[in-house]
Amino acid sequence: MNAQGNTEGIVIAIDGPSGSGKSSTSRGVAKARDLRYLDTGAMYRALTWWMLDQGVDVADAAAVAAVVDRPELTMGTDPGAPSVAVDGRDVAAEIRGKDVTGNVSAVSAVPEARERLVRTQREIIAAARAESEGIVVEGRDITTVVAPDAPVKLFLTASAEARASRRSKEVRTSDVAGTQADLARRDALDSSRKDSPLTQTADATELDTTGLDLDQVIALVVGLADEARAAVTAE
Ligand SMILES: Nc1ncnc2c1ncn2[C@@H]1O[C@H](COP(=O)(O)OP(=O)(O)O)[C@@H](O)[C@H]1O
Ligand SMILES: Nc1ccn([C@H]2C[C@H](O)[C@@H](COP(=O)(O)OP(=O)(O)O)O2)c(=O)n1
Repeated sequence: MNAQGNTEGIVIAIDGPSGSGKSSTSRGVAKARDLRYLDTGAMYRALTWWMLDQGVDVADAAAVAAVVDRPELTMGTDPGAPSVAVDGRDVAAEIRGKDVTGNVSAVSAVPEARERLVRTQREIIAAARAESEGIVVEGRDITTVVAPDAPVKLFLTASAEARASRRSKEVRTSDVAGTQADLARRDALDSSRKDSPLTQTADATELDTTGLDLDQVIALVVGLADEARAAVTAE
């Protein structure tokens, strides 16, 4: 039982394309409501980092599938200081590098890689629900595969221009057109893979963040979370 006396914490599931604001919104909501936070993209990135570090040919799906269970991933779910470690090594910086970003879509298209990570994600969610007020989970298949029964399901969007401009500021490049092309390439791969592609379903609330600043988006999602929690408590 958690501190509010609820037997299980809430799950807030957030999907959307690159740069739509999933990570920053999720962290802001989790901080505002004392929830845990899970960045599933960081898990696909960490697995990709390990494959590259081991010299696995990530273009060879069978080679990736054969070793998916080997690395141990440890995800820290504090929204103020999320962490990611592979076999005990902190890889938070390495997983944001160009090599990982360029290869993560290939690894995340391998069904065995997804099975392994979805299993780990569900374990983290179950532990968070048992021990805390709940968890905000973000990625590409959270509303559809990982936590389809979550009481709050959101699909974040923003125009391609807004997403490229935000990401360019984040990585401090003036090449907005190049960044937009990179995002478009990854979105196309993530949306077209056979297994669990990024999909917007009718039961997820779409939130277009193009004209909204981060605080406005966080406030909207906190409102939805509060409504859902009130409904759960009233049951
Ligand atoms: N509503 C918003 N308005 C302006 N900038 C935003 C907004 N949401 C996110 N950002 C910024 O855009 C960048 C990408 O956001 P991020 O949360 O990493 O997106 P995602 O996790 O979907 O890839 C970050 O620098 C973040 O601060
Ligand atoms: N649940 C998820 C989360 C991420 N992925 C894949 C698809 C993405 O291109 C990569 C990296 O995800 P991440 O959320 O870090 O991507 P961003 O660059 O922040 O948009 O992982 C996935 O297939 N399923």
